[in-house]
Amino acid sequence: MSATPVIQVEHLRKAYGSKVAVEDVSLTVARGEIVGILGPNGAGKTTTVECLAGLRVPDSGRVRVLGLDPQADKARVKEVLGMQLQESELPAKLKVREALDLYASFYADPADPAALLADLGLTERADARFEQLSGGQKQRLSVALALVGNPQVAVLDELTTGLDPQARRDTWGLVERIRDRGVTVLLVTHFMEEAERLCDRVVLIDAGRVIATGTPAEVAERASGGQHLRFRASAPVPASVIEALPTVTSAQGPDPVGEYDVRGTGSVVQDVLVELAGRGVTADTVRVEGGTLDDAFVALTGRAHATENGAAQNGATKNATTPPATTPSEV
Ligand SMILES: Nc1ncnc2c1ncn2[C@@H]1O[C@H](COP(=O)(O)OP(=O)(O)OP(=O)(O)O)[C@@H](O)[C@H]1O
Repeated sequence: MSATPVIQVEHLRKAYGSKVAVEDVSLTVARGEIVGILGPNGAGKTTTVECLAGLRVPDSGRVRVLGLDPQADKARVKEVLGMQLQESELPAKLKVREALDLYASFYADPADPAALLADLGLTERADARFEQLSGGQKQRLSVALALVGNPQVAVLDELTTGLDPQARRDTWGLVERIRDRGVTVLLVTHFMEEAERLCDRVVLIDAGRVIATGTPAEVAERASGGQHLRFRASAPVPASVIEALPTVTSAQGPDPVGEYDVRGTGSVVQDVLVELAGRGVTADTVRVEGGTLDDAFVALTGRAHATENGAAQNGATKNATTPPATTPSEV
């Protein structure tokens, strides 16, 4: 990871009249990362990224993009930061190729529009007018326009809102390809699944404040109080032995069918299995459940979240836990 963050936000505050949109937001994004800003409607996500792009003037706090102040260095920030805005609309009759050529003309060293069209699967639609594009094609065009200046950092705001599940998955592949091109990505999203799938780290914002940061797995684990392990032991082991392990928070068992129920954090699964193995005991039918980012969102914000279909949902299904993340850097 590079020493100087690509994006730095320190104690950002921004109000619209008496409405405080961002109370106190701090975050960093390192080169090559995909970082997700998550939060309920009105949390202050868009305002935060608009301050980064120089579209809004912060009331207080410090915002830097590659060390540049978006207000003092507007032109240079425009060269290094590509912003895909929520619901970007273009003139209905403008053709895809014309839009890209127009945007390319704004930059000193633009990307090759034809290559970008090919990269985004839009070559066949190059002569289509904006009004003729599907929702997914419009989104891809908006991403192409954000990338045409060859930015070092791309800010993608609700990239997949309104897309059907297949188009959403296609778009995820696209975000990964953007990162593979060496572009650092800041992604604003409502979708937990999207963040879990794409983001190296997430920043959960609620009511203008950061309420949790970390890898998706870390945030999920912290909010849900850790992991839940169930197994049958090949021979009885006192629950107190398991409970004595530092990563175990509670252990119960064996029940009448020989099953144990253990809760813990971090490497709890491995620790329990190693302890059993050291006693010559095998754990059978091991099941591990971990909190998901969905759970974290509801637990931390007390609010429903958006599902893949765009509908609000209150409950949260426990899924099999993802492997521990390897980049536990904090913002
Ligand atoms: N131009 C504006 N004038 C007044 N209030 C605004 C303006 N823009 C945003 N707000 C308010 O500021 C708060 C934060 O808005 P913002 O768009 O930053 O949130 P968000 O997290 O991006 O929300 P969403 O997920 O709905 O896009 C909201 O209460 C919103 O109504």
